Amino acid sequence: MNSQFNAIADGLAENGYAVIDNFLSPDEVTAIVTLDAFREGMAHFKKAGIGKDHGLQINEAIRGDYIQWLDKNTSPAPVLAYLDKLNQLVLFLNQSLFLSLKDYEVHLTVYPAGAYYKRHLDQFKKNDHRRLSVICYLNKDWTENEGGQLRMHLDKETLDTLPVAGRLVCFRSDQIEHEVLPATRERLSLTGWMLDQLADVRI
Ligand SMILES: O=C(O)CCC(=O)C(=O)O
Ligand SMILES: [Fe+2]
Repeated sequence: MNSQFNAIADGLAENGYAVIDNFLSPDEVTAIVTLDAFREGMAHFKKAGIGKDHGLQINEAIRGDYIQWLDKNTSPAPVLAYLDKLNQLVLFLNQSLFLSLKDYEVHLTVYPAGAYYKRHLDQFKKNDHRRLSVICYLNKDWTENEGGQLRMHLDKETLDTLPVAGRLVCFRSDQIEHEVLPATRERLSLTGWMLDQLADVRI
């Protein structure tokens, strides 16, 4: 694990982003995607439609994903294991890159087939405390012709990354514009941010 953390720190320092495979093992991914809470939650999101009360935010013109914020106290064990790993990564990055990250926040994300998220920067407001974006994908047997790439717009090129199970992408929220291309199948992920202040309480 330490070599993965090192690779993330190196990538962030040198390029502003890092892509790491097997951040979660196949078993860890299976444990998360087969959780009742996850499967039921997804059905619930779709039925509930737009509504803040259910932790769901949709703006179809820009993004077509469905989200559920994760609670660090009450999430099921496989999710807590992932959150704990992120917490360790926060501590590691603070030490190795001299950052002062204070907290992190994560939501489960579902992009139904055909959904996308147009080009954007995650830190778009002045008072935004998102410093690093960190996304882990949960899609087994994903192939290139299924689409769903994360497209990062770098200085001189664009970089497409497939959302394959266990892969982690981490990048500077204030610097790297990115978008999610539409896919031909449902696309699952854990989307999070490392913050320079404590996270709001979200339901
Ligand atoms: O799922 C991804 O690859 C990126 C998601 C994203 O850009 C976001 O939620 O801000
Ligand atoms: Fe984003």
